[in-house]
Amino acid sequence: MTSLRIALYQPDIPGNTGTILRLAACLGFGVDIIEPAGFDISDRNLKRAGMDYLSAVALTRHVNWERFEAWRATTGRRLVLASTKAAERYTDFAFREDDILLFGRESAGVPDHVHERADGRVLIPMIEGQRSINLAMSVAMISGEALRQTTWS
Ligand SMILES: C[S@@+](CC[C@H](N)C(=O)[O-])C[C@H]1O[C@@H](n2cnc3c(N)ncnc32)[C@H](O)[C@@H]1O
Repeated sequence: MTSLRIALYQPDIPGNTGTILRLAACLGFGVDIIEPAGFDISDRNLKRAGMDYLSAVALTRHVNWERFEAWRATTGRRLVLASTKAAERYTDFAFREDDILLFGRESAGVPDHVHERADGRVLIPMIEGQRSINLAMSVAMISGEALRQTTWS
């Protein structure tokens, strides 16, 4: 079990969120969804991707960014943003067991004010000219590294 959490900023695509929730159920992450999302939590594509794993996820929905930040302040947890604009490779970053790993929306990432609030910003290096990695894939890569460093080591 881990205390790491995955936070999704206003996700757009229900199948991605369902896939991430299944990953969280299997690996033991708590999940924060920062709303508004581009779909309803009862969306059938989310359910198709998450299957019966959904009932096993410790999911917290926050009505907006401000409420998420107010909640986070009570926990003292760091926010680590995954971003194509970050400079530090995720494999070089020293994760902590209680970090919250934040991922941007599929269509637009996160706004500048959210980028600035992060305590750390990490990049999955890509081949020059490529734009971004699928949200669920980037969650798998970065959360896997954070687990390896903090929980599986
Ligand atoms: C499909 S991408 C968003 C693309 C968006 N147009 C942008 O420029 O941010 C969705 C999210 O996946 C994560 N992501 C995708 N590729 C990444 C990369 N190479 N490094 C770090 N995070 C990445 C980020 O959190 C991003 O906000």
